Parts: sequence; C-alpha cells; structure tokens
Amino acid sequence: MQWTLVVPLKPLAEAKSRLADTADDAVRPGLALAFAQDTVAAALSCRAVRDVVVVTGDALAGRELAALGAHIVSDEPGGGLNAALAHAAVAARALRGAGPVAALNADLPALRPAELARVLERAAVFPRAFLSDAAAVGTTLLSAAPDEELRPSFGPGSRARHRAFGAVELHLDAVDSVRQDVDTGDDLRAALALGVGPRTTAAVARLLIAEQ
Ligand SMILES: Nc1nc2c(ncn2[C@@H]2O[C@H](COP(=O)(O)OP(=O)(O)OP(=O)(O)O)[C@@H](O)[C@H]2O)c(=O)[nH]1
Ligand SMILES: C=C(OP(=O)(O)O)C(=O)O
Repeated sequence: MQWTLVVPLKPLAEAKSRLADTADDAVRPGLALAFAQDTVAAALSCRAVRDVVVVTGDALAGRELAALGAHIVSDEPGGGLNAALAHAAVAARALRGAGPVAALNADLPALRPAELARVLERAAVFPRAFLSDAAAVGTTLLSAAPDEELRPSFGPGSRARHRAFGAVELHLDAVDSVRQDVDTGDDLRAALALGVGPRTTAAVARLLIAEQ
C-alpha cells in the first residue's frame, strides 16, 4: 500500500518553544527547519510512501521542503494544528484519490525510512491507527485507511485521546526513530544517540559553535 503523509509545521519563529533553554531565539527556527527537512527527506525515501504533503504557513519552510520534493498546502489561518491536518488530509486525497493517509510530526530528525515502512505496513491493517511518542504520552503518527476520515486530535496527551476516539494503538519493536520526537533538550540528546539526519547534524554543530 502506498501512503500519502501529511506533515504539519507551524511558523518557524514560533516552533520548538520547549527547546528555549537548549537553543535561543536566534537558532531555534533553523533547528526546527532542520528537523522538518530530515523528517521529510526520510519520509520521501520510504518504500511505503508515495507523497509527502507539508501543511504550513511558513513561506521559507515551504520553499525548502518543496525543494526536497514535498507538496505544500497553506495553513488554515487561526485554525491550529488539528484543523491544519484535517484540511491537508482532504487536500492530499484531492491530489491522489481516496488512498491511505497518515499524519506524521515534523520533529523526527532521527527518522529511518525502513522503520517508517514497518509502521505503515502494520497501520494498513486497521481503519485508523496511531503510534505513541517516545514518552508514551503523545502521538507521532496517526493513520486513516482509504475512505476513513483522519480525525486528528493532536496536542498534549494525544495518545489517550486517539485511543479513546477509536484509533488502534500500534505496538511494534524497534521503531524508535518513528517515536523519537524532539520537544526538549533531553529529547534532542535521545535523537542524537539514535543518529539524526544531515541537516540536524549541521544545525546542532552550528549551535555548539555559537555557544563557544
Ligand atoms: N500547520 C500547522 N502545524 C502546526 C500548528 N501547530 C503545531 N504544528 C506542528 O505540529 C507539530 C506538533 O506541534 P507542537 O508540539 O504544538 O509545537 P512544536 O513547535 O513542535 O513545539 P512547542 O513550541 O515546544 O510546543 C509540530 O510539527 C508543529 O510544527 C499549526 O497551527 N499549523
Ligand atoms: C502534538 C503532539 O506532539 P508534541 O509532543 O510535539 O506536543 C502530540 O503528541 O500530539
């Protein structure tokens, strides 16, 4: 089964506020963009993925991610994350017909294409399914089979909500790279230990040089 992934990204100047004690205002937007670039590049290399649709109101991020091969959909002004995802899932199906769609967070800089493929192959068995984040509190991926609505309920504590709203939780070994989102300095260290993509490696190197 070939998936269309929907990746949400808020304006870079507002992104990754919980990383403020690790990366200051001058470097955080670049770090957020690097996470998104490594996430999208890995997703586009995944054998189970046909298209990546990024939903964002950020013009620079849109240009950079389009250059990698993503389709860009404009954010719904003022609607927030779940409205953006629902809108982009409809746009994704307009692009590709009523195929399977999955929302994937933009902050997975250690994402490995083979692990993502295993998650999507398992998700394909269910009408709606999700993968919890490394902290087992949030969600990194929510899927909907062809003809199913995505019904995203991302945000703090989303694991419990996605389960309560009828999505099946996926339990898979050795898919850490799909679960390791980066919200805090500890998350960034955990992602670096897994091995991040080249843009995040470069952005972290710039961060370390700036600190000297
Ligand atoms: N398009 C779009 N994406 C959003 C919006 N809000 C959040 N996102 C994205 O959704 C994912 C999870 O968002 P959050 O955890 O709220 O934000 P974050 O920038 O990752 O981190 P914090 O600022 O620390 O909360 C990230 O990929 C965000 O960029 C929105 O209103 N529109
Ligand atoms: C939006 C989510 O991610 P984060 O951990 O970045 O808040 C979520 O888990 O639903």
